[in-house]
Amino acid sequence: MERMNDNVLTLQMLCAEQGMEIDLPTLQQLARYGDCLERWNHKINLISRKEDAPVIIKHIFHSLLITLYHSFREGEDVLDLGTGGGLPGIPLSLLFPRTRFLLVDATGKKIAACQAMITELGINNAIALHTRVEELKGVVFDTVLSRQVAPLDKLCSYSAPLLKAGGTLICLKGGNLENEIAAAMKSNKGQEGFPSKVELHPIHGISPFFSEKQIVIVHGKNSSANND
Ligand SMILES: C[S@@+](CC[C@H](N)C(=O)[O-])C[C@H]1O[C@@H](n2cnc3c(N)ncnc32)[C@H](O)[C@@H]1O
Repeated sequence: MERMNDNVLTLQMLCAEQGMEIDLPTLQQLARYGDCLERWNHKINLISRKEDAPVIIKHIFHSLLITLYHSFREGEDVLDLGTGGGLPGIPLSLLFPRTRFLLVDATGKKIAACQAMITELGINNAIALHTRVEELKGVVFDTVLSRQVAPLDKLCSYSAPLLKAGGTLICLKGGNLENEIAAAMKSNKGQEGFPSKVELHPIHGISPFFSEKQIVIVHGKNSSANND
């Protein structure tokens, strides 16, 4: 219980520093998710087992940073591609209960754990589905999210047919992305102009645990971002 309260306070402080005001029940739910994730991680490999940083910061606060660059609307359809144990989809679904989240992963046991956590936390705006993203058909999304899944050119080719006109792909990535961005721009030229613009937002100044981490926002040719 004490650790849970510490996690709530840590998250509240870090979020407030970024101008993110989150109410207490939501902070408590986010901390509960952190507990679930650690519990499941003893059974199956969902997140790194290196104890180099608290889960509440390294995984949950990290996921929430997407909200600095994208506000999730009521009724928006969001795909979390390669969600693993629910990152970034579960933290964001807790913050935006009126946005719909589909969380997919190719690994059956991970997605089973993810759905078990969604059920345990009583989340009713997120569903976990066992599938490879390439096999998703007949659905489109306003936004595709991805954290630590694949090189950018792959993520762009997976997302292009799944995004509505004007939709965006938002990735949490690490390392030097120059070559990945060049490859994505080159290899996806034929795919109806996706990507046509890539924005990079470094987040290393926010926490020492995020060195080399960036938020990458990929727009297609119909995006309003192209009018800047
Ligand atoms: C390194 S894990 C990251 C999981 C999670 N996003 C996170 O941040 O903890 C990458 C995940 O992507 C999934 N994945 C990779 N390629 C995929 C694909 N084509 N379709 C669905 N899931 C995929 C893998 O099964 C794996 O669970």
